[in-house]
Amino acid sequence: ILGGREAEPHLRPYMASIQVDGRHLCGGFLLNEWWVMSAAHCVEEMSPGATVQVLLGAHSLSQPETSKHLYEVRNLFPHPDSNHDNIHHDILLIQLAEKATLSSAVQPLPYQRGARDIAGGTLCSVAGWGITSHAGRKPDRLQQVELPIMDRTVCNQRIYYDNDITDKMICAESRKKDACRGDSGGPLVCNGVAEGIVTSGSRVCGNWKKPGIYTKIASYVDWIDSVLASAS
Ligand SMILES: CC(C)CC(=O)Nc1cccc(-c2cccc(CN)c2)c1
Repeated sequence: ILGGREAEPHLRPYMASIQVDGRHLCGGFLLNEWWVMSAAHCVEEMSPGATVQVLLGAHSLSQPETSKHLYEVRNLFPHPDSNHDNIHHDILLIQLAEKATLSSAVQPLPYQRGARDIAGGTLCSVAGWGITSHAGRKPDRLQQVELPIMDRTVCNQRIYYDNDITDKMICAESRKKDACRGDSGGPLVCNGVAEGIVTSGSRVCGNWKKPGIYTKIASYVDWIDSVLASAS
């Protein structure tokens, strides 16, 4: 997170750290006791033998906290149309190997099911353990930042993304305040509801000419319901 600040500990009890071989790689968020949502790109680049785990209830990645619990993963469901070469359908469902124990520090976050676009200018927030400087400084404790939504028509202008933003994506302003490497997969939260998922998009951070791109969760409700219903 660039331009943000340390979050209030455990005030975002839905936040997950997606870890590969014991190292934070991406953000994510708890949907219910069995499922976590993140971005497909986060697990694409994984070597086959790598171990994916999900850390819940954390504020600090390194310090012991009674609320922290590292969960094994039963299965990964990247969207079937997601791929390494573009940011379309950048959504991932993670099935935990055991039921998450809920607490004041571990709680699910509702996600938007209605298709209507969120209004430009709406102030939303993003949190994560992604880098906090262009030098690549990695925070130990959860960071957060507030970002205004950018209307898709504006975001598709030539000076920004020149019609690359589909109706399955949401844009948010990125002037100084932005998500960055390691924040992918975290939720864009507006009025207490997850509207989007952080994608790496242009892989640029904090540049106003490259607004943040977020997967529009409401566009994938049917797929989400089918995966959650199908899996054991
Ligand atoms: C998908 C991961 C395994 C690799 C990765 O995340 N790379 C990477 C590199 C530079 C910027 C970003 C990035 C993330 C989130 C938002 C944005 C855009 N503000 C950029 C992301």
